[in-house]
Amino acid sequence: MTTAAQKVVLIPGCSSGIGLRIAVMLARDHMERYHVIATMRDVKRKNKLLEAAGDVYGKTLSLLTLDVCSDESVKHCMTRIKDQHIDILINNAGIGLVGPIESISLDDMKKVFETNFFGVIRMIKEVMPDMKKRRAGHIIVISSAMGLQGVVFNDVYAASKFATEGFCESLAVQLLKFNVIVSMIEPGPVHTEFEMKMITDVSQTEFPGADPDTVHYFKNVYLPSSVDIFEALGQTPDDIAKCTKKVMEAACPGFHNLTNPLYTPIVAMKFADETGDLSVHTFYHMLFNMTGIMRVTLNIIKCLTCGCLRRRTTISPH
Ligand SMILES: NC(=O)C1=CN([C@@H]2O[C@H](COP(=O)(O)OP(=O)(O)OC[C@H]3O[C@@H](n4cnc5c(N)ncnc54)[C@H](OP(=O)(O)O)[C@@H]3O)[C@@H](O)[C@H]2O)C=CC1
Ligand SMILES: CC1=C(/C=C/C(C)=C/C=C/C(C)=C/C=O)C(C)(C)CCC1
Repeated sequence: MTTAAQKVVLIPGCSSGIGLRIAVMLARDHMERYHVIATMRDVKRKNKLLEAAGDVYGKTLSLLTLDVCSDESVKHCMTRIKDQHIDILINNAGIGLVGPIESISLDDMKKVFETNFFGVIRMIKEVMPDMKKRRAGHIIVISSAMGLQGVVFNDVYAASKFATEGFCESLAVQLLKFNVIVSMIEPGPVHTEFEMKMITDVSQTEFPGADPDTVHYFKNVYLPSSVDIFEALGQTPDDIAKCTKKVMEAACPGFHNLTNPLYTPIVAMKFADETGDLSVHTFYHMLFNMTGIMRVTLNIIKCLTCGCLRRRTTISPH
C-alpha cells in the first residue's frame, strides 16, 4: 500500500549490489517517506533483497520483474504500478566490460550499450512524459566516475557511461523547464558483484586476437593495479546508497555527484588541463612507470582511511 504522502521510487537492477542497498535503505526510511518498487530481470534472484529488506517487504517495498533491455518487459512492469505514477526513477541496472578491444566482439560491446545506455533511455522515455505533465519528478542515474574520465582497458564501458552522461546533460536543461530534476551519481570502484564478474570473466578468456604485449599489459600490469585500486579506494554499496539518498533529499540536487573523495583527484585532472594531456600522461606513468610507487601510495591512502596510520602515530600520554 502506498500512502499519498509517500514518494514512489522505481529502481531497476535490485538483485545485488548498489540497487539492492538503495532499495533497502529507502524502504527502511524511519519516516516511511518512500514506497520502493524494486525490480530485477529475474525474480528468482530475489532472496538476497528480501532477506536484507526484512519486515518492510510488502509494506514500503514491492518487487516486480523488469529487464531494461526489453520494451515489453518495461511496459508490462509499468502496467503493474498504480496510475503508472513514479516520483523518482533510479536508473541503476548496468554491466561492466574490461579487456583489450581486439578480444571483445562487437556483439558484446553492443550488449553493454543496450544495458547501460539504451536501458537508461528506455526507462526515462517511459516515466518522463508523466513527470513533465505533473511538473514534478527526479531522474537519477547510477553513472560512474568513468562517465567523466576514461580508464585504460575499460574503453567500451567508459564509452557507455560517457554516452549516458551526454544524453542526460542535454536532457536536464529541457526537463528543468518542467521542474523535473536529473542527477548523475558517479562512483569510483565499489565492492559488488560487478568486481567479481569482471575478475571471473577475464580469468575465463584467452584474449583471442590480441597480441602478446597487449595481453601482458592487461593481465600483468592493469589487472593487479586495478585490484590494488579497488582495495585501497573501493567504497561499499551502502556508501553509494547514502550518497544517492542525500541527493534525493537535497533542496537543490546537483547534476554531477562524485561519491568518492579519494577518487575525485583522478577525475579533477581532466578539468585542470583542458588539452587532456595531463590525465593521459599521468595515467600512462601511473600504469607503466610507477606501479611500485602507486602500490605504496595506495597503501598509505588505505591506512589513512582505515585509521591505522593515525593510531600508529598518536603519542600516548606516558
Ligand atoms: N561496482 C562498481 O565498481 C561500480 C558500479 N557502477 C554502476 O553501478 C550500477 C550497479 O552496479 P553494481 O551494483 O556495482 O553491480 P551488480 O552487478 O552487483 O549489479 C548490477 C545489477 O544490474 C542488473 N542488470 C544487469 N542487466 C540488467 C538488465 N538488462 N535489466 C535489469 N537489470 C539488469 C543485475 O541483474 P542480474 O542479477 O539479473 O544480472 C544487477 O542487479 C551499474 O550501473 C554500474 O555501472 C558505477 C561505478 C562503480
Ligand atoms: C589501473 C589504473 C587506474 C584504474 C582505475 C580503476 C580500475 C577504476 C575503476 C572504476 C570503476 C570500476 C568504475 C565503475 O563504474 C587509474 C586510477 C585510472 C590510474 C591509472 C591506472
